[in-house]
Amino acid sequence: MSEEFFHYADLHTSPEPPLLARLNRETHVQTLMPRMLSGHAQGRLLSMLSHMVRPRRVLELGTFTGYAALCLAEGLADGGELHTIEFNPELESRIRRYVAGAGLTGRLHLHIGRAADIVPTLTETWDLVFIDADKINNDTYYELVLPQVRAGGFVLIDNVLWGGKVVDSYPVKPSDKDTHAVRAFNDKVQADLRVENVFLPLRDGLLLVRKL
Ligand SMILES: C[S@@+](CC[C@H](N)C(=O)[O-])C[C@H]1O[C@@H](n2cnc3c(N)ncnc32)[C@H](O)[C@@H]1O
Repeated sequence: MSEEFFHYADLHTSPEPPLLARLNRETHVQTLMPRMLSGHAQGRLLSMLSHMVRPRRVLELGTFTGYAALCLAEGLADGGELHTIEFNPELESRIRRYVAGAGLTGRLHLHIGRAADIVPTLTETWDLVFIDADKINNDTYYELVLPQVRAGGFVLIDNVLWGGKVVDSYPVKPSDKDTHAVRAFNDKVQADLRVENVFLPLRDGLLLVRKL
């Protein structure tokens, strides 16, 4: 799809709340890889999905500056809580500042460390999980979280298009481990009888999975 179509989609998607617009701008000005942030249209989709599910417990792997966490928190049920895990400690103070700005301190729990170490320490049953950390480990995270997701709960996986490198016509090099991992993971979910899945070619691709 052309950039023009994406722009049109943004123009016909509800605007970002002011706090998120500020975080989006700050992320672009002050971080090295601002493209990692979910952004306007995907952020509104995450918020919309969260409002549909009304989750009591949400888990995010890969917080970055906290943009998607704040979007997902918008649909939390009364008494609902969100846990998010980020590996890079340099991001912590900004995340906490925006969580406080959103009035979510106490309901949005930030864990600094490796997702594979922290997920097993969380003894919640998840209604909604967003996997958006190091893509080479998508399958590890999926297998870690799926037993903790309630039947009928959801797992969302970001960047499943991987810049378009997942399609057969792309000449992927044997050394490109990330692309091989994303391809293998997408194929695995497609064959996974434990779930239903929908592949949305939005932005860099978002895979929606429902545990049966
Ligand atoms: C794509 S960004 C997340 C974007 C964020 N979810 C959003 O939509 O705004 C990926 C983040 O995962 C973090 N990350 C990478 N490896 C990780 C790991 N093993 N455990 C936890 N976080 C990790 C990176 O530091 C980075 O901030």
